[in-house]
Amino acid sequence: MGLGNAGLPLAAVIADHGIQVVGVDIDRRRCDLINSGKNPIPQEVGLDELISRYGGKGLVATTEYRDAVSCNVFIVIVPLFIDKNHNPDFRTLESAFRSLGSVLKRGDLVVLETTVPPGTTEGLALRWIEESSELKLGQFYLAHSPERIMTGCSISRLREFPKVIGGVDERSGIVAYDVYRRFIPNLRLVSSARVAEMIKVMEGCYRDVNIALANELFKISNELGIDFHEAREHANHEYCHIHMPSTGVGGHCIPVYPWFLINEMVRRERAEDAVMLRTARELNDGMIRYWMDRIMDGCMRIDKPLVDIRICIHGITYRPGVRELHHSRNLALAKLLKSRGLKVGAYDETLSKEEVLKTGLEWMDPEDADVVFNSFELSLTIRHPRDAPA
Ligand SMILES: NC(=O)c1ccc[n+]([C@@H]2O[C@H](COP(=O)([O-])OP(=O)(O)OC[C@H]3O[C@@H](n4cnc5c(N)ncnc54)[C@H](O)[C@@H]3O)[C@@H](O)[C@H]2O)c1
Ligand SMILES: CC(=O)N[C@@H]1[C@@H](OP(=O)(O)OP(=O)(O)OC[C@H]2O[C@@H](n3ccc(=O)[nH]c3=O)[C@H](O)[C@@H]2O)O[C@H](CO)[C@@H](O)[C@@H]1O
Repeated sequence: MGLGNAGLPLAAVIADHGIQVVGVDIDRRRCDLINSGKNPIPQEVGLDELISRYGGKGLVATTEYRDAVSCNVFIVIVPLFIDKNHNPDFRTLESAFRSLGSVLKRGDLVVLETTVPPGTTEGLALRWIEESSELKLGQFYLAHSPERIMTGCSISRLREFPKVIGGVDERSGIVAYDVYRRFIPNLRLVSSARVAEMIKVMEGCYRDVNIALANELFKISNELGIDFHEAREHANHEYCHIHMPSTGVGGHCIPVYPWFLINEMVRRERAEDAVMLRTARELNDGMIRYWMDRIMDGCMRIDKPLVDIRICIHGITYRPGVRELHHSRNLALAKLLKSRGLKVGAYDETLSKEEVLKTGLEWMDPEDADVVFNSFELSLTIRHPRDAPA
């Protein structure tokens, strides 16, 4: 259920293990493409080959849940959106679970792969299935196995990276483990669905907090006149891994997952027990103000009125090489500068001029700019500064 960036590679890998797959997705165009052997995610290495081999054959895509009625295993990987207060909007998940409940039979297994707040599978998912299927847990099995892919290398991740699975009860865990073992080579059974959910959320929190630490150490190093990268290189060893500084943390995943825990602790009136997670979130999101100040400092070195200086943000996707703008802090930085009345444009190797214009920013060739901020290298180029040596 869900043939998106995460669901389609998984479906293709399962088909590649000789298992017949029915993929349900509400997007008819996507289903048609897949059934004609065309890969809707060409940037996913190795997927072209699998879709051309199995699309419409070992992997049949459909918009109708009833076409999956003969299946015994149902894997749900539809998105979980977050509202402006960082609370999950469960409507898509609920709709998918209620639809699959209507085709579920005794003995079937359901596995949720979407990253969710710990407790969701045994709570909401179980309730939605029981209400829509009229079956009770025990007559079907339910587990959680978080998707741990990384856009661009999902196929190799599914084949190599450790994957975890946990049931809402012991039997569900064992049944799910036995099924997943057939197509996931590096699989570990954990004690519950709740633990499996926490593993994925924890991973996101770890990265967010560590990136915040790197960002803070970077700012302090700059203030002290120390080369951060040289210090980092020698600080890192088996027990120390300082991450890379940035304009902040973007994408669908890492900026979202800490909020699952922060908000839960607020609900429990224990906000003080999630203070590091909140600080990391705020620090990372606040990095665009730090970079705005650095860019403004650069502008001050040019002999032109501030409003006439052409500033180019080189790299606006959320991470290098990925054509995705979701929660991109690089894009947010460009928009922040623009909101201050500055002449800001953007350039990105992975985006066409039209795609840049769609973001609401001017397209600007870095060669035509007075100030270029490379947001992936964190380098600032100032053309013709007044303090340049003659
Ligand atoms: N993409 C990643 O890198 C990644 C990595 C790890 C985890 N995940 C998890 O996977 C989830 C899904 O992410 P994605 O990147 O695949 O999203 P996506 O937007 O690429 O794809 C979601 C798909 O679900 C379909 N869909 C929506 N509602 C549906 C319904 N009721 N029934 C059937 N299909 C439906 C959409 O049409 C779409 O094709 C995320 O919320 C996240 O928890 C994603
Ligand atoms: C490494 C990995 O397996 N990650 C995955 C991640 O994928 P992702 O696409 O979100 O990419 P990341 O590389 O994690 O980057 C996120 C943001 O952090 C910035 N960043 C990164 C490293 C650093 O040292 N300093 C930084 O500042 C970077 O620029 C970008 O904006 O989420 C998926 C969904 O859950 C997971 O499968 C999985 O954890």
